[in-house]
Amino acid sequence: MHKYDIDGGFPIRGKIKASGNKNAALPCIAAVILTDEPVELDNIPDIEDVRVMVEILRHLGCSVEKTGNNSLRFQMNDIKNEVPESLATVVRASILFAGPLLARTGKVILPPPGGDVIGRRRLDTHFLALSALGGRVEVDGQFTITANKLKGVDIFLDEASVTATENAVMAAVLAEGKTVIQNAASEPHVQDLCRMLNGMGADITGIGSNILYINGVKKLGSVSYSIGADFMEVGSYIGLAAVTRGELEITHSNPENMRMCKIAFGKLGIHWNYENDTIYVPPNQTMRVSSDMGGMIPQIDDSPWPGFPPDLTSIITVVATQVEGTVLIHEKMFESRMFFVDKLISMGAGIILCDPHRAVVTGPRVLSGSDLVSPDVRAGMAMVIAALCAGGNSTIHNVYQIERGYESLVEKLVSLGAHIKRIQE
Ligand SMILES: CC(=O)N[C@H]1[C@@H](OP(=O)(O)OP(=O)(O)OC[C@H]2O[C@@H](n3ccc(=O)[nH]c3=O)[C@H](O)[C@@H]2O)O[C@H](CO)[C@@H](O)[C@@H]1O
Ligand SMILES: C=C(OP(=O)(O)O)C(=O)O
Repeated sequence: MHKYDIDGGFPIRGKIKASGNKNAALPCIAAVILTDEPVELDNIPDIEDVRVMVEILRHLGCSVEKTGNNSLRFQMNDIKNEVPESLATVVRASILFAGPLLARTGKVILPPPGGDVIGRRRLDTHFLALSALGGRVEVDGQFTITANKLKGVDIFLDEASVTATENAVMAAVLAEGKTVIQNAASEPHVQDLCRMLNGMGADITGIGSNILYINGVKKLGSVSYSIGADFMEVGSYIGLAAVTRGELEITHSNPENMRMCKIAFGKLGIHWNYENDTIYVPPNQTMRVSSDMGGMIPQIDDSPWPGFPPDLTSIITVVATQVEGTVLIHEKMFESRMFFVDKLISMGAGIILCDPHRAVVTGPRVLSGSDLVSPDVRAGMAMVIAALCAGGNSTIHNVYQIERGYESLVEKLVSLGAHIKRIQE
């Protein structure tokens, strides 16, 4: 176990490269199951969740070779269909082995997944989709899903679930006939998965929209695919630069995925420019809330893509504590993500948690260093941001629940002038 020791109050300055998107790497790793030919994935972040998913793949009969810092080469051999509980329960993404294993072997035995404890994390939509394609789901502490043959069908998801869409796509690409997935999620990571699968010979259209059309094929082949930037990481560093009054360049950042973030951060007076794949965050921004028409208090609320990403809600909440004015932060998608704000309040933040979903934030408030424990990936990163803009010293424990989702976090922060050390607990 490690902790961070942080001295706040220093502006971050410099240039970093955005890492590959955690939530694209995870489904793309699961998709390796769908072929017995070699697969190469590039721009894969070296984070704990990726390591766990690779370990599960190895248990399922895949040889995995590290061909570069962020490149992996996969070769499925004698496929197995039972996911080890010790690994499955560590990551949310273990659920993503359901679709591909069902498609390849007709059976999958899968313990319940882990992941951030930010709400119930329902799985009903996954089973709605896999049942529609011909799967039979038995739940007895673990999930046993079987199918004689998967057949294409018109599926209407009860919610635009990211991983349920990904499972449905991975099952449908080898199903017999045509599948239509309506009310599909369309996040950049869903798009990355679909493009990787098409590179393997799948036939998916409607990518980036909420209706996916899939013509099943008999077999998928090899592919070499590079995933996009992690827009959660990019948004986190933009927020950090703003609240420390620093300036930042982020290369390989896929700025086109930041359009709703630009609107949301813009409501707080935080702006950036970009040229090609590099984002430039200027220093000393006048961070002031832009009222809605008539001087009304604005809100920043998350929703399925292309809405504001829920994984940046914790980040923009801590950023709002440093902005002049009042804003409502509305976390519509998760039941218990927002409870971490009590830690920010203890540091001096001007926040009222109205209910589990809504926090009114007024600023700017000077934060004081504190002793903190990271409850989940994004709240943990929000605590890092709070500590780096606070006066004095802070300690953050349980940093595993940050490094799950942020590659080389301490190295990147130190390179930007942050005073942070990673210490054995
Ligand atoms: C490994 C991975 O990829 N994890 C991501 C994935 O989790 P995951 O796929 O588990 O999240 P889902 O998209 O299924 O749902 C997220 C939450 O939003 C709710 N919901 C979802 C869709 C909708 O139309 N209405 C609605 O209320 C769900 O009930 C749930 O509470 O997507 C989430 C939402 O982007 C992200 O926070 C997670 O980081
Ligand atoms: C919620 C997240 O991850 P997971 O779904 O893997 O728990 C996240 O990346 O913010």
